[in-house]
Amino acid sequence: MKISFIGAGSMAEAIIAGLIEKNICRGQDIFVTNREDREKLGQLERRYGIQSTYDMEGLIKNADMVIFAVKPKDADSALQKIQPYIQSDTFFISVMAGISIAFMEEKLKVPCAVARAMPNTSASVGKSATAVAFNQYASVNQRELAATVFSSIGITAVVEENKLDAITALSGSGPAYIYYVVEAMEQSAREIGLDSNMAKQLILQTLAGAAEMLGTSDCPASELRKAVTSPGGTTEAGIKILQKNNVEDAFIQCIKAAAEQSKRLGQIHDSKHLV
Ligand SMILES: NC(=O)C1=CN([C@@H]2O[C@H](COP(=O)(O)OP(=O)(O)OC[C@H]3O[C@@H](n4cnc5c(N)ncnc54)[C@H](O)[C@@H]3O)[C@@H](O)[C@H]2O)C=CC1
Ligand SMILES: O=C(O)[C@@H]1CCC=N1
Repeated sequence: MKISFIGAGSMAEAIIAGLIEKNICRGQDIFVTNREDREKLGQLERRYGIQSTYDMEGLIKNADMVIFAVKPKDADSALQKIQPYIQSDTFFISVMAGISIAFMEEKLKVPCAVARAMPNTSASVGKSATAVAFNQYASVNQRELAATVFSSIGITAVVEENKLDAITALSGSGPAYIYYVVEAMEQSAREIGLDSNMAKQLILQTLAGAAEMLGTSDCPASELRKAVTSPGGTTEAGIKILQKNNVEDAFIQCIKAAAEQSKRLGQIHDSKHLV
């Protein structure tokens, strides 16, 4: 299977790393391009044994799947650049936040299989949570190909496109929320006099253990939390501060704001293409 990446940033690299790690593709069958950063392409070639090129025609025409991973603001110009090489058998998968399948179909002009996917950067360690929606031209084989690729870098769900703004907010952006909590835990560890390296190990194991408990226990998160929280104990003292500071509400607002932003990114592009 040959896979081409348009865009060579954080998300493209995370998927490439996962594909190579899981032996889904040989390095020689992965092609990547970016706007103009040759040094970055050289780094990716050395790191993963993949190929880089600025030959858009070869990149599109020789690929079983084209993964489009540029920022939403660059969608228009990058789509224009590749449009002349799109054929009816092209399989185009966007990982862009917010940008609708209808917008991409309009810009690609040629009726072809289009998917809108939302992975996350944990793809680089085979732990992405990916959701994907397909247009009407995606064949059974192409759907299976996408499932193979995304399942190799984590778990995959096929969804209706109208769920993708919410999923982008929840699991696309999700790793950043967890890193934010870890940053706060690391800072507090320093302030209460713990060695940074040791604190990092303790935090990591605590996260991994809690994730495994959530995945294997029959109890909901609220029950698992209760089991940690002894009346009059340390956890209760800590959680009281989170409650006083409305942290739960802040997280809910955070995810709602991210979902709104995903919608907004789509609307900006949709309104441009209606003009
Ligand atoms: N970073 C993340 O955690 C996630 C990002 N995404 C989506 O992935 C996409 C890429 O995000 P990142 O990798 O974080 O961005 P990034 O800024 O790290 O990478 C963007 C890449 O696109 C390239 N590019 C821009 N214009 C181009 C053009 N005209 N032709 C060819 N290449 C062009 C840039 O050179 C760069 O290599 C975004 O649309 C984002 O919404 C989706 C899920 C998670
Ligand atoms: O922040 C963003 O817009 C992208 C989409 C999901 C994660 N990162």
